[in-house]
Amino acid sequence: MTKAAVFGTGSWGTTFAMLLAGAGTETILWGRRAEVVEAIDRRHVNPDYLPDTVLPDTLRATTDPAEALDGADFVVLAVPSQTLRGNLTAWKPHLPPEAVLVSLMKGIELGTTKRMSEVICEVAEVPQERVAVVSGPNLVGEIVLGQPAATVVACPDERVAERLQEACHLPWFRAYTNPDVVGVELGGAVKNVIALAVGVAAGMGLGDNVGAMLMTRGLAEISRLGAALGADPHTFAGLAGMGDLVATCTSPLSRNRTFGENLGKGMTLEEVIAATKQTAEGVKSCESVLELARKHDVEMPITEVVVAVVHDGMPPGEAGMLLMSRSPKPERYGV
Ligand SMILES: NC(=O)C1=CN([C@@H]2O[C@H](COP(=O)(O)OP(=O)(O)OC[C@H]3O[C@@H](n4cnc5c(N)ncnc54)[C@H](O)[C@@H]3O)[C@@H](O)[C@H]2O)C=CC1
Ligand SMILES: O=C(CO)COP(=O)(O)O
Repeated sequence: MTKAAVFGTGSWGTTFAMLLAGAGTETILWGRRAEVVEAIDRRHVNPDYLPDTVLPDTLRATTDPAEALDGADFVVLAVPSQTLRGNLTAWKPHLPPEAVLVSLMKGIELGTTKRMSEVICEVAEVPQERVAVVSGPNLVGEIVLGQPAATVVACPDERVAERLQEACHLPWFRAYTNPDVVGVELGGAVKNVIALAVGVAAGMGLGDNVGAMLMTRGLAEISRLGAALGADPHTFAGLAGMGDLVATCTSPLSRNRTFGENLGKGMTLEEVIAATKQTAEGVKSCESVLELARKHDVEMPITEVVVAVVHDGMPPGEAGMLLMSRSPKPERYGV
């Protein structure tokens, strides 16, 4: 029987573990906090993140990384992106030599501008063929209700992608494979930044034309960065590109959109951070995405104003003026 160890008992780690267990994969969760782990293991509930969801009886949990990793075929990583390097360094001595490492994370590392799969390869010292990425329009609040959804499993080794696809595929959760890890990861990380922008606009009371403009021009930014980094342009028209962009930018369930909306309504950054209980990856990753874009000489004007609003205190109205007063261009400028 295929065995998976899922690291991170937050909303997506717990939900993806449920999907794996539901698909017949023997699954164990690792968490930091004993009380959460105990509640999952004994009472089949995650009181902090999914209090209304009954978890499968077969889903186990532990605080011991060695126990979680013992015999694991898949090691699924679902901690906040900026904590991955430190955590994985600690877990590395226990990693089974043949295990496939799977990233569920949608961020870019601050300081290094590395994608999560790059951090995994570097820290765990494994080749790209042993690292997979799962990304798509996968809002947890809908998946835990059993509503239909689809995702993308990306890995350069097609057989590894197919094994992981099989390990999480359910009648109501479709997993598609794609060899383009770069595109799938960029789609997931940058859509969070665009969702912050769409949220700010919504919070300011602006309408659907503005939302559509930001999403579409945001997709142009993602595609330009992807082209510079060697991604397959088709990926951005798929679930991990446009699909996740639309879901995150339009859903009230999105933490990134909600974060932006609160800023747009006039809350201070400190107030918004205090009101945000879960990980909104775009808040930190907007800076690393912008740095990555600058390294590759890619223009990302929406990302620039998101960084200015979220980190440098630029008023949202001024950010909007800056975007609207850019010089007129052909639509496919810079692509
Ligand atoms: N929630 C969602 O709808 C989806 C989330 N994702 C991505 O999955 C990743 C994880 O997000 P969520 O589970 O939603 O976040 P979350 O905020 O719900 O949970 C984060 C988990 O990480 C733990 N954690 C926090 N700091 C830590 C540290 N320093 N070391 C170890 N563990 C730590 C928390 O205790 C919690 O268990 C993110 O990159 C997110 O973008 C992807 C798809 C869907
Ligand atoms: O990635 C997600 C949906 O696919 C979740 O988005 P948020 O992190 O903004 O909630």
